Amino acid sequence: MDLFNPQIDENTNLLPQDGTVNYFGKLFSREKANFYRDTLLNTIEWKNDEAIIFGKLILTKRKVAWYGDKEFEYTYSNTTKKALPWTAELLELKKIIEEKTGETFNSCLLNLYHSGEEGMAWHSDAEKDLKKNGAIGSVSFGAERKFSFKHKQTKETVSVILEHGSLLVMKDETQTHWLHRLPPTKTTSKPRVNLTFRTIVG
Ligand SMILES: O=C(O)CCC(=O)C(=O)O
Ligand SMILES: [Fe+2]
Repeated sequence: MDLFNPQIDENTNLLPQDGTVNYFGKLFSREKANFYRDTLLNTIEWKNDEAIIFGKLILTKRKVAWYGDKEFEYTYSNTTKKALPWTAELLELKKIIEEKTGETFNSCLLNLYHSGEEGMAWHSDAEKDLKKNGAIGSVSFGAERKFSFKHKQTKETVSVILEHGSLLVMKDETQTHWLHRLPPTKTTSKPRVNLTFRTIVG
């Protein structure tokens, strides 16, 4: 497995083929990143995520929230969610990420992992509500965690450490050819907040 070298260059594609992933590193000072982490922890309407698996309603330990330009409906894991209107900090972050990436976004899915015990299993973000091959801007605050990609055919893996206040962008054919996950870890008991800015169509 390749663990991405921390010589950060936002123009380097972390994937060897079939998609583009750029790691921009930390966008914010420690103080500013702490401010966003604490404000998001306190002001976002966090709820345990619902999934229907083999016909059974499951509540995840991880919490989620969904915000957007309008009351988009978004379906994944067999459940439909409705977007809430942007908070001041989310709009501020959206603008910063749009300027940094040259992309535009109309919604954001937020995840709160209370400790290293919580993670997210292998998946790709290619639901029908999402713009095909649209960019996804992933901003992280709080505990540093490893994030991994696995090619659907070759099974090749690539990993990167997502730092406090950092930005990662996934685009082009990444969701078609690669899975990604946030592995659980025993190395931290601190919370992490992740924001994925996306484009919903329809
Ligand atoms: O927490 C992360 O870094 C990734 C979250 C993710 O993959 C998702 O929300 O689809
Ligand atoms: Fe994802």
